[in-house]
Amino acid sequence: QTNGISLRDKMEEMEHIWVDNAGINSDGFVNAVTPCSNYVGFASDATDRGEQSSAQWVRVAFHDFVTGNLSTGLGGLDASVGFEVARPGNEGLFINDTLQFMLPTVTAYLSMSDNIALGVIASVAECGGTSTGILPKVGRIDADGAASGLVPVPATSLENTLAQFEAAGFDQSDTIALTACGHSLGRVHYSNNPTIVNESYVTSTNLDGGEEFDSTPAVFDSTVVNEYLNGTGQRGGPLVTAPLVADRSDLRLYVSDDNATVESISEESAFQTKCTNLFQRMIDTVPAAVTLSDPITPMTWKAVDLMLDISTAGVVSISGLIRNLYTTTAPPDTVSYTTTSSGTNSTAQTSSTTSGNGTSIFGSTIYWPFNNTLNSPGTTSLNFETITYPVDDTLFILPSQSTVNSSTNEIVLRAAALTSSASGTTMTGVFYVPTSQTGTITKKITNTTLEMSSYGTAGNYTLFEGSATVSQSTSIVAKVLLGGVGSQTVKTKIFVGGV
Ligand code: HEM
Repeated sequence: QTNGISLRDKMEEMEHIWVDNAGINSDGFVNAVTPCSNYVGFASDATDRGEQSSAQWVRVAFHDFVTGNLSTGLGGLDASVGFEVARPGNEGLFINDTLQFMLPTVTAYLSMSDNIALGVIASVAECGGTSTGILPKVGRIDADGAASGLVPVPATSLENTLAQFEAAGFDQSDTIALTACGHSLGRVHYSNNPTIVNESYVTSTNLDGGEEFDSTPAVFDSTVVNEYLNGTGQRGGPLVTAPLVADRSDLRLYVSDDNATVESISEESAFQTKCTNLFQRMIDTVPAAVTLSDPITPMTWKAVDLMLDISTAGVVSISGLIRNLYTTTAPPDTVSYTTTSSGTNSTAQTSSTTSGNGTSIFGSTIYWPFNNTLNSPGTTSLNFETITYPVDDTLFILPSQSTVNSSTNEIVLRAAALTSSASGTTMTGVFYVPTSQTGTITKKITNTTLEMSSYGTAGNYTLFEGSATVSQSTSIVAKVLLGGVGSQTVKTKIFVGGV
């Protein structure tokens, strides 16, 4: 953990955004690029612009990553691209469309740069490429400002282009292949590159005048390479065929090793293997200070929205939802679970019947609510199927007694702590709030701390309350600290009135 949030919580959040594609408990992230030709941008006349979110997302990741410098350890995938919108090469809608769409999923758990990385993975999966070959990881840290490196533009010389990629860790052959992989999707737009694309591409349903790189701009495949090698279809696209020789950057790259690299990826499976590998490397190129998590894979069983509560008599209970991700095996009507207290498992408890379903690239999801009292203090885990979650019943937030006022943005936070550890210490609440910053659409997570004061007792516990007005009421994570020791974190979305 680098920001007081557990690594497991971050990884499970990434898993959730990646796996819960539609239906209950979905943030709709992956659906934005479903189908691959979809556009979720914010420009007026959006559907007629000739834009494609999947292509934008892949290009944003590239422009973010390529300013990285391995020798200084700075840059790479760090969302610095948000500060670089006005630079040559960054014309058009793609950066701000992408960052704006991803803002709701930027939290203390998941940085904008983690979102950008997932955007590449989701795009490839929805555009017909691998859904299991490029693995999500978390832990990227967003930059505070623009990077010093440059983005190659069509007029950049071959030498300078190769030097820029080299600084980011990609050699000549990697550079050629990565560019062909990227240019399998999307278009060059007249609005951004009027010397490259003919104005005749601008029509009422293609307002930005997009000319595709290949005949299948919404399929991630080797068509771009084959049309280039065979002189068919789009013949490699506008950066091969541009009227001005200086604008033919893809052609210069492809011939720089006598087409050896493009020929090596002309066969579809070779293209997919190579691009999968290079995209993984691209999104995992991060500042030296960042440690990425292990790869995240879809979880068959998990719990979400876990929360503890306490009655006036001091009885502690645990509730939440259990999720099963399944393909063919029909899920059971209920799920049984236990809690562990002082090393001993409780008798098996039974969840309620299912409360909802969802769909996923990886199958179907189904959720069961559960709610039961705990042996407390002393309960240390929740267990079901093959999975265990840590439980801390000595210090915990009370989401069902905490409130969010989404019109005033005031959040009232209530928490409980064992009286034996609470006396003589102070409790502090922390809200991790996405906050606007100058120079980029990306929000920065800032901590609002609040003093908590005790307002009563319940059994073995002392109850605390505090409140703060924050700059927005969504995408907030909360925790409490008692004498320097932190509670488990929760999303304020599960508070009363939370959104
Ligand atoms: C020498 C290197 C490169 C140059 C000079 C270059 C240049 C360009 C240009 C001029 C466009 C058209 C933008 C517009 O008019 O909207 C474009 C589009 C695109 N590029 Fe590149 N590119 C390079 C490498 C890459 C790489 C390595 C990737 C990804 C790994 C990539 C991904 C894309 C994508 C997906 C689009 C389509 C965007 C859309 O449809 O909105 N490019 N590129």
